[in-house]
Formats: sequence, structure tokens, C-alpha cells
Amino acid sequence: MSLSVTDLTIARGGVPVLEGLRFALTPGHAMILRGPNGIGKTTLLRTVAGLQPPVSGTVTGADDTIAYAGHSDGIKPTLTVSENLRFWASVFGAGSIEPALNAYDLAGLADRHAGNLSAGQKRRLGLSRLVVTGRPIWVLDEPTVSLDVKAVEMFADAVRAHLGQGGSALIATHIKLGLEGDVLDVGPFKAKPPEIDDFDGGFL
Ligand SMILES: Nc1ncnc2c1ncn2[C@@H]1O[C@H](COP(=O)(O)OP(=O)(O)OP(=O)(O)O)[C@@H](O)[C@H]1O
Repeated sequence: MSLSVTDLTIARGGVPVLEGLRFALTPGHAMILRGPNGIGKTTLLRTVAGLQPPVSGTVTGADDTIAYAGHSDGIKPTLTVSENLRFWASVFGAGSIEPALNAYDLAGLADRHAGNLSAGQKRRLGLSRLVVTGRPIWVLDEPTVSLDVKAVEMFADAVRAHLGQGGSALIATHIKLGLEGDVLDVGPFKAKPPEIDDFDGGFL
């Protein structure tokens, strides 16, 4: 399943942030999004994942194919680690949670309430959810926040395994992950500020 973005203009809070974006993500490949704080990477990922509409342009190939991991881990604190994974597995129709536990070395924490995990452990649990979704396109917003060096390697290994199975990944990150993949610097797509003539002076 390929993802295509064509002539995409996106906005946050009603203000255009990026315009003229065009790229394709094909099976087996990763694309790394780069750009300074506030440029619009999260906004782009939210738009690709269908969490907000574009101002104009199209995203194709995103119907029920995307697993999105944003800044929030989305874990249920009163459930244990294994209960969280079983919940997601039931939502996505997956079978065993063992591959997800193993990918992020969570077996020893399986019976701990998720609310009692450290920040990095919570992030590992949040990322392990991707494994049980079975979705081919992972859309990830700064996935390595709170992870130590070993856990970053676990994450990179999990992405490599996903790509090896024909999946793909679109990842916004400020760090080097050691992954093969295209790099898309979104800086050149920064939306131009509106011309002064575009302002509605009626309120003055
Ligand atoms: N809820 C909101 N309402 C209005 N503006 C917002 C909102 N959320 C973010 N913004 C603004 O939209 C712009 C793009 O933000 P976005 O989070 O997409 O940037 P980013 O490239 O992901 O940044 P970072 O690298 O810091 O995560 C920023 O100027 C930000 O201040």
C-alpha cells in the first residue's frame, strides 16, 4: 500500500503552515521528516493520518492503512502492560501480543500497571502498540522522546522489521535513527505569510 501526498497545503489554528507538499511513500521504505520547531511537521502528520483536513491538495492511500503515534502515548494507566496490548490487539484484530512485548523488551513489565511505568517505559509501550495494529503505514511524531540509547535501537529495529515485511513509515524526528530512508526537509515548503491586501480591515 503506497501513500501519496499531492499539492498539499496545511494549516494549524487557521494559519497555513506548509504549502505545495508532494511526496510518495512506498512499501518497504521509510521517510524521515526534518525541519525546525514549529515549522509544521506535527500538522503534516496529523493531516496524513486523517486527524485534520488539508486546506487543499490530497492524501491518498490512507484509508485504514495508517497507525499513528503522536506525542501522547495513548496508554490506559489503570490497565497493565499486557492488558493494554491485549486491548489494542482486540481493537485491531491481532492475535498474539508476544511480538510486541518482545520488540520493546516489555515481558518483565507485563503485569505492571501502565500508570506506574517510567516515561521511557510508557513510550516503549506506546510504540509497541504499532506492532499489534497490523497496519502497513506507520506515521510517527517524534517517537524517540524519553527513550534511552538501547530503546532507540529497539525502535529502529522494530521499524526495520516492519519495512522488511513490506510496511512503510513516515517519521518526524530531530535525532539520527540510523535508518535507511529518504529525508524530506519541509523547511522549503513553509507557507508564505498572507499579503497585506489579504487582511480584512473591517475590524479596524
Ligand atoms: N492548536 C493550535 N492552534 C494554533 N496554532 C497551533 C496549534 N498547535 C500548533 N500550532 C502552531 O502551528 C505551527 C506548527 O506546529 P507543529 O506542531 O506542526 O510544528 P512542528 O514542526 O511539529 O514542531 P516541533 O518540531 O516543535 O514539534 C506552530 O507555529 C505552532 O505554534
